Amino acid sequence: MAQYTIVMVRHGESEWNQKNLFCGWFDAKLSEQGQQEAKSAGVALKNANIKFDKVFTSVLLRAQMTANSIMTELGQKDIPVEANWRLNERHYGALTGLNKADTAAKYGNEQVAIWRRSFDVPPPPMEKDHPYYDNIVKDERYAKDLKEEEFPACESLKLTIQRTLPFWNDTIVPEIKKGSQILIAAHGNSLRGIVKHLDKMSDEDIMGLNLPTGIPFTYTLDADLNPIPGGSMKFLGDPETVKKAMEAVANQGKSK
Ligand SMILES: O=C(O)[C@H](O)COP(=O)(O)O
Repeated sequence: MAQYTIVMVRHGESEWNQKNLFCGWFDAKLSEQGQQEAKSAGVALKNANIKFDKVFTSVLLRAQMTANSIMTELGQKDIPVEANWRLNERHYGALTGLNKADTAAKYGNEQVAIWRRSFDVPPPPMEKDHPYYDNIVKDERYAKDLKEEEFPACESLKLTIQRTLPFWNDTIVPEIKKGSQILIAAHGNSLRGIVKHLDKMSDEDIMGLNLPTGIPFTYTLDADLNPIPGGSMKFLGDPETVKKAMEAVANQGKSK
């Protein structure tokens, strides 16, 4: 019975995570701490004797820098890396660039929790006059894949899953079934979408999942790519550290 173990990791802390700003498709770099987290992720994977045949990541620097740092630590800088917008963070629309705690103070913790973690309620859309509209839509890296009118203006998790899953099914799954050991270095919400799919989580249950930055986790899947018993979301990190990091992510969206 074929079994596949895949590794996923949310990028290390970004400069906008550090400032507690809604980031989405804005291309924030890793903070100093995020670079350290990415290096530590590589060390954890090396200590677990895990090597990769292929890396999948997003268009965004924070994910690519994380993948690069991990592969450097593993001495695997030369393996193929495939970057695709379908693994990007969810698009945070008009919230992009706003401070999460200030937004909660203005609209309430509950409203921000709905915008951040609900399944099918998107944030308000990013209009053409938004300070970051041109920065995102005119980014040459999307030119071959997205026309201006095809860019999301905002994304719920449901909308994020709708554009991530085709990439998972059409590109990542065949690689897994070939027997390739793969790493997916992506984002809190694109990974929540893949996790929801793999674990067949309910729309309610996924609300409670917050992924920490920079701590890899594994899924061990059967021949049908269903998690084997006990094979879901096993972090390569101290359980207490992981728990605290998840709580910290949840609390980013609360007013001070
Ligand atoms: O895009 C962002 O703001 C973060 O990377 C993810 O944000 P969230 O944890 O608020 O969804």
